[in-house]
Amino acid sequence: MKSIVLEGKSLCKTFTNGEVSANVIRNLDVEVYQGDFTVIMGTSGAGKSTLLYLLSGIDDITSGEMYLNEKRIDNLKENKMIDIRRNQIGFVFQEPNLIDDFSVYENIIITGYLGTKNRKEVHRNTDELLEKIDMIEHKNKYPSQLSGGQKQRVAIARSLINNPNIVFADEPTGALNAKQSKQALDLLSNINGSGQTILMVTHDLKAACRGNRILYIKDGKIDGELNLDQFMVDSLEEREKYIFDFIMSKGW
Ligand SMILES: Nc1ncnc2c1ncn2[C@@H]1O[C@H](COP(=O)(O)OP(=O)(O)OP(=O)(O)O)[C@@H](O)[C@H]1O
Repeated sequence: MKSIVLEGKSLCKTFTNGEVSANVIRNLDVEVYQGDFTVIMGTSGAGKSTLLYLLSGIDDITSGEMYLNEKRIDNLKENKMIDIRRNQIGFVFQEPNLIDDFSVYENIIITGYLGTKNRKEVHRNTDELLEKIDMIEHKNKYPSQLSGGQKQRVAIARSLINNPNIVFADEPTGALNAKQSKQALDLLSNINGSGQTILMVTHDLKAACRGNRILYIKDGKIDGELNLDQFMVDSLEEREKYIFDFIMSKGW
């Protein structure tokens, strides 16, 4: 049986602007399993990104409880949360958000320095990651000299530099063309294949079929899930068909 790496209980998130409040996440219960590639789908505005920000500790819950490796984390002091964000989780956004004045190598290494590992280890990890993302020969280039796909691969490497247990990705292929998307998704599949847990929000079926578990969010709640492991299908086309049928049945 898979262990639960991250759990949210009765999660709520309310945004308040002046006198207007919006309950975006409503009493949501969720479990994320170690080693899974979990995908969050749902209609626009359903609360997918908000949920990802809550589960990754980027944003605070309004109420509920959150557990990382069975330890409660929603009531931790900010310095402890910073430590978790730096060392136990990685985050990939739709836009790579690289620092323009830093080279590829420096963009990755700077995040490593923010973690707690020693510098030698950070340098070794950076070299390994550059190999993995096939960017060794571009390591001294600046973001303006890279394609969109290369930038996103650097952003994925940056999210991995501190060896996080969970990688969160919010529409990581949203700004990429088909070829670049495939490269970024191959990289995420590869990371997951080496045991890292991934939680990704996407609208894209081709991205979704890299996951083994699909959660469908509707009106701030989980409205259903699809476990692809049960079908034992390997081809991405077949997986895509199962996901398509599932999300259509949910009213996508
Ligand atoms: N900081 C904020 N302040 C106020 N409302 C917000 C804020 N962030 C998100 N919302 C609202 O919360 C709702 C859910 O937003 P969220 O970005 O989580 O949706 P989503 O499912 O990811 O949508 P999309 O697929 O379009 O990206 C939306 O109605 C959005 O306007």
